Amino acid sequence: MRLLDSDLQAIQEVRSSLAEAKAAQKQLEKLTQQQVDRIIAAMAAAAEEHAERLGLLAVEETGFGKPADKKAKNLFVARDVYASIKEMKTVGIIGKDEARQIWEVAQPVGVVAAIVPSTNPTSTVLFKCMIALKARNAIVISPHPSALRCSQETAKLMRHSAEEAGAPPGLIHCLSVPSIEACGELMKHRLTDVILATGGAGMVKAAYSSGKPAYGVGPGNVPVFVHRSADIPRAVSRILQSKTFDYGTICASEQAIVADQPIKSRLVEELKRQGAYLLNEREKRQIAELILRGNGLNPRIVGKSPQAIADMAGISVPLETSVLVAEEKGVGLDYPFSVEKLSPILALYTVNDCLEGGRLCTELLELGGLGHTLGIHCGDEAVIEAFGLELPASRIIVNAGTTFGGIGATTGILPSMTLGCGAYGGNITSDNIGPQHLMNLKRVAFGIRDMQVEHEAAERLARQVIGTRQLGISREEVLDIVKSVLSQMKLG
Ligand SMILES: CC(=O)SCCNC(=O)CCNC(=O)[C@H](O)C(C)(C)COP(=O)(O)OP(=O)(O)OC[C@H]1O[C@@H](n2cnc3c(N)ncnc32)[C@H](O)[C@@H]1OP(=O)(O)O
Ligand SMILES: NC(=O)C1=CN([C@@H]2O[C@H](COP(=O)(O)OP(=O)(O)OC[C@H]3O[C@@H](n4cnc5c(N)ncnc54)[C@H](O)[C@@H]3O)[C@@H](O)[C@H]2O)C=CC1
Repeated sequence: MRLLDSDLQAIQEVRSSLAEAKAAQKQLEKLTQQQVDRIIAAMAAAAEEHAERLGLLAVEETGFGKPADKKAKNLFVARDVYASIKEMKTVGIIGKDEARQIWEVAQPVGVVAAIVPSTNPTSTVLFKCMIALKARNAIVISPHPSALRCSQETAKLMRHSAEEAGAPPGLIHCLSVPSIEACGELMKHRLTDVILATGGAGMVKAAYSSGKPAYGVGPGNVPVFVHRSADIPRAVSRILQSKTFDYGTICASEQAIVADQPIKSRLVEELKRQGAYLLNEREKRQIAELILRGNGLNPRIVGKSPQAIADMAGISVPLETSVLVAEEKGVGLDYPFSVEKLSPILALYTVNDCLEGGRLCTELLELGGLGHTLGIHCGDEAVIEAFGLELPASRIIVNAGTTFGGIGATTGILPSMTLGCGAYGGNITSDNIGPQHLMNLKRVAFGIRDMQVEHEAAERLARQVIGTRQLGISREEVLDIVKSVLSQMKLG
């Protein structure tokens, strides 16, 4: 394979960024907790101040989503993520377990290689910079080519605010020439210590194949089961609010409603009443043709309004339409509504009971979101428990929108823009990622008990007894007697 000049230039940039980042990280490592916390506070404040501007840039450049919601995602990082990591100890001895006599010492991993999705190109950069530096790491970001400028601008803001607050220069880099080769070089280079990769399945595979420790977190295809015991108006309002947020670009947003038969017609009425548009068979076919491009998702519909998508398909929908809904029966690439759509389009399935519901949700997760997120609207705790125990999702969000629930904005889950899919999804963790994943814990462990070497002690005693030659019994019998005496002494 021959590389173009621009590729060589990109690879050179990766190497120089990593070298600078490595040197700066060595300096950062020497700062106190107070100094690190001051830097993170400054980064959060800058993120808050520029949330709107960066959100707008992201929409202008990628054409995905809504400015107000991109701003909200940036604010979520600046406020919620910041609040959750603010008090976290990440320097020196961060815990002393008196009972077990263990001290835990925080050790940064070094340089983080961060891969960022095109769907959250500013919020994920803010997020990864903050959690990397909080754990005293440097970071080199590989942006998506369609979000190059806004990701770069965000990284620049993070770098300036960190440096102004006392961070060593050169801790944060964002590549200016995105190329698959450069991204590969970044992931494999000896100066990279850990990969933090957020995106689709292909990229996650590339991250895990690099030979470096990697947190690769993959795509979602979130089903939401609405049980007969659910509060229907409330469930519908939560689902629609969640699904319309940023025109459906969050990986945890609902992709399919799985309705329990007895409440199906009430659910449909409520969906219509609250602004969803139910596609007829002809309209459904027209939209279906738009969803896939080859075997992948068509970027033209990603993060677009329902009206724009309807326009593309040559149909017209009311101005107030918030989501396009199509009744679907099958699951797989032959049924385009069943895939992750990253847009305000929902599939609607009907099942006879929760057993069938659980099976269908599993099929949908298996199609493209294994281990990611599942929603359930239900008033029956036994059903919730069964879904929690049996379904292959790392986050089971109950009576809340999955977009906000999954990222930890409306649930008690750790606020994060990077959601692990566990072994189900081929990921190393099912956690929401935070600074704790970007540091190693060293353990200083004191001796607290003597090793019991009963067998050896018994052998020794038995040998002594046999040595006196005054007993008419075998060596084995003597050994048993000694062992039993020793164990009784221990019990006493
Ligand atoms: C079938 C299903 O289940 S689909 C549901 C699962 N969902 C997914 O997997 C979503 C994954 N992501 C995507 O499909 C897409 O990124 C979308 C639809 C969100 C956006 O699509 P696009 O804007 O066209 O971006 P995409 O990532 O496909 O890349 C566009 C081009 O940039 C290239 N590119 C991607 N990353 C880089 C990079 N770091 N450096 C250089 N080039 C890159 C791609 O190779 C592609 O080139 P090509 O057009 O020559 O093939
Ligand atoms: N689990 C999670 O926390 C999240 C998952 N996602 C998922 O991400 C997807 C949307 O994001 P996209 O930008 O479309 O994903 P994508 O996988 O196309 O791109 C993600 C990043 O990887 C890079 N990349 C792509 N292919 C690569 C390869 N072969 N080698 C090296 N780098 C490569 C891209 O340039 C980009 O920076 C959705 O499927 C969504 O569910 C998005 C956000 C959060």
